[in-house]
Amino acid sequence: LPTDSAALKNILLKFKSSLSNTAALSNWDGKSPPCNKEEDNTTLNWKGVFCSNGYIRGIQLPNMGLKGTVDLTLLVDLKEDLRSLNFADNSLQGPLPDLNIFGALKSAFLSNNQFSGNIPDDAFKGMGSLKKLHLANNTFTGPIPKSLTNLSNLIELKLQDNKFEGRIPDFQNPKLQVFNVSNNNLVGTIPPSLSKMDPSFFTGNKGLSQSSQATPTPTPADSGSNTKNPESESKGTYTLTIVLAMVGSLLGLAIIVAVLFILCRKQRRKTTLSIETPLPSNLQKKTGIRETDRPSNSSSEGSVGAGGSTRDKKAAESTKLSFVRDDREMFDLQDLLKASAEILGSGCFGSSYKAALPSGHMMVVKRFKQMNNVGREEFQEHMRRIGRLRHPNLLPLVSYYYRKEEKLLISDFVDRGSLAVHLHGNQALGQPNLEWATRLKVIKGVAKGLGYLYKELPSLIAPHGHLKSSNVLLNEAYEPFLTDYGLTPVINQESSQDLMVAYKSPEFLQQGRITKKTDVWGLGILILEILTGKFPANFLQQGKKKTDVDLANWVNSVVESRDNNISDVFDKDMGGTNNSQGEMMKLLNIALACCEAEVEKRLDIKEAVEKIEELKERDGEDDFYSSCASEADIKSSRGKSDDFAFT
Ligand SMILES: Nc1ncnc2c1ncn2[C@@H]1O[C@H](COP(=O)(O)OP(=O)(O)OP(=O)(O)O)[C@@H](O)[C@H]1O
Repeated sequence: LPTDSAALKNILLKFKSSLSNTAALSNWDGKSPPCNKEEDNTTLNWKGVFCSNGYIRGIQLPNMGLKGTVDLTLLVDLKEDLRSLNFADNSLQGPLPDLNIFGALKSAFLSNNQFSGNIPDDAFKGMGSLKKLHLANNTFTGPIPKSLTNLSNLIELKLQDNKFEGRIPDFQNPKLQVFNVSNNNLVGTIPPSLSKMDPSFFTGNKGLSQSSQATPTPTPADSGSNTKNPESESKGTYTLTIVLAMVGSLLGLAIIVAVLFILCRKQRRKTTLSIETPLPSNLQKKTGIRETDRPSNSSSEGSVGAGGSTRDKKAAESTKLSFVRDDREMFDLQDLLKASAEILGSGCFGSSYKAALPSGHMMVVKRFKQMNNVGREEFQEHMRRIGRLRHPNLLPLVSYYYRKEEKLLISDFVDRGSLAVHLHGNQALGQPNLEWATRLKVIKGVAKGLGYLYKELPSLIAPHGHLKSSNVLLNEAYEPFLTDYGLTPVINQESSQDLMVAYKSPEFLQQGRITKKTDVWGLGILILEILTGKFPANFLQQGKKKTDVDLANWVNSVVESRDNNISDVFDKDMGGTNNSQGEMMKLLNIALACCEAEVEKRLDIKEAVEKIEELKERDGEDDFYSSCASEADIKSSRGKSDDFAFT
């Protein structure tokens, strides 16, 4: 039980060196102690290492690009201390690490990696404290280990998107609420003990069928018909008396239960009404979204494994939200529909609503109208892919709702709303304008988020596809979050060409092409919008109409004209000192290089991001005219993406 910081350091450094691609753990360098000794509060000296009172309680390394195998035996000395392990969203390989070394572990998150192989039946033996186990989206094979079935504290078990085979063992865990084994190779029937689980937890297992009903309790009528054997007949009168007595008691009990049930429902309706009355505008009323199709409507889709008639099952499934993240508060569609809601705005694809969950957390529900480009399976797969993305400048997708005729994407509400409102609406509202430093911070965040999308979604030609100022949201600290990204594969083709920003790029308008540099063009336009404070008018136009009043054209015309002063293009409201004007000019130059109409001459994403990252956030000592280019420089450098006047 090492509270000695030298020992802790050694343990962690050994563990780090057993992994590969550990750039994210650069502050695990042994310079500072991993835990502050005898500190009351949780400390986080080393990235992802959570300490309490000098003991390591959690190692949480999600989405850190880690590779290699995980040798938990190197952490054996922490076996009594560790309460949580999180290695989710990395590229870790090999068999399931030896989790059962840590008897006091409460949560283990290993989803979204490349762990593989069979898991021994006793892999979770002795882990009575375990509450949450997430192994989703790996390539585990073989049977579901039996040692999971008697973990009395287990609440969440996520094994979906693996290759588990065989039958589902009988889970008797009293606290189990989430048991997701969808998309595996399981066979047989769903054990009765799990038949109350959300049916979507079992989908995608070809050989799995609905729960075999528990052996039905014999009814009095059954008992009567069974009394045909001679032995029973001899006891006939006695049995009949007992049966009648039982029927009597059961009837009595049933009447009491029915009365209680009716009373309870009345009470609940009263409470619900009294809560809802002051909030007449709930999401359902605002949108008319229905929880499910009525049985007469046969258009709900999909099949599920458990309980009830096929129609019931389909209806049940169509009321479910699908969560793409493990780390979020779960809620139902019903919670959202009942929530008081306000419309945030309507865009090309539908409207967005802000809705308050019962917990008070604000969510945004975006209702998409043109999202039928792919079928259910492909849609779900794509949403899962988007759900795996993790970046400080991406607004995470939390969950989605899929029905053939209704698609909702649900994410967090971001406090300060969209960049578009701050650039174009604040003046009208009498609010202060965004100053230069904030604008630069926003651009840097957007560029980083976009760079990440290119890395993580290489199969998409336009990984964002809809980059514009209303799809950049700002939090309290004006940190930007990209939203509506990665949707090109699921948006109907005709609509995307009409409505999405990517399809308004010069290469699409002129040659009907989308290229890997299309999002770069979107970034360039966004930067010009931020620098000039002018709205790019062509986004509003539908279809392939070519417009000359394009923002890039206007900036170009100012830059190229001898009669104009370049500084006229900048939004006067963003302020900034002479020193910052140097960075503004550099940024203008970068934006114009991103807006090259000729794709070949345009910057690629890597170059664009690198150049943006080099910009100085604080005013340096540089003087605008001494260290930065003159207007003549910027004019002469136009069109040469690799020739930067200021870099
Ligand atoms: N999560 C969110 N938090 C805060 N505001 C949001 C959120 N999502 C969207 N908004 C804002 O709600 C408004 C409507 O957004 P919506 O996405 O429906 O349309 P849009 O972005 O204007 O157009 P499009 O449909 O083409 O994306 C916009 O001002 C948008 O910035």
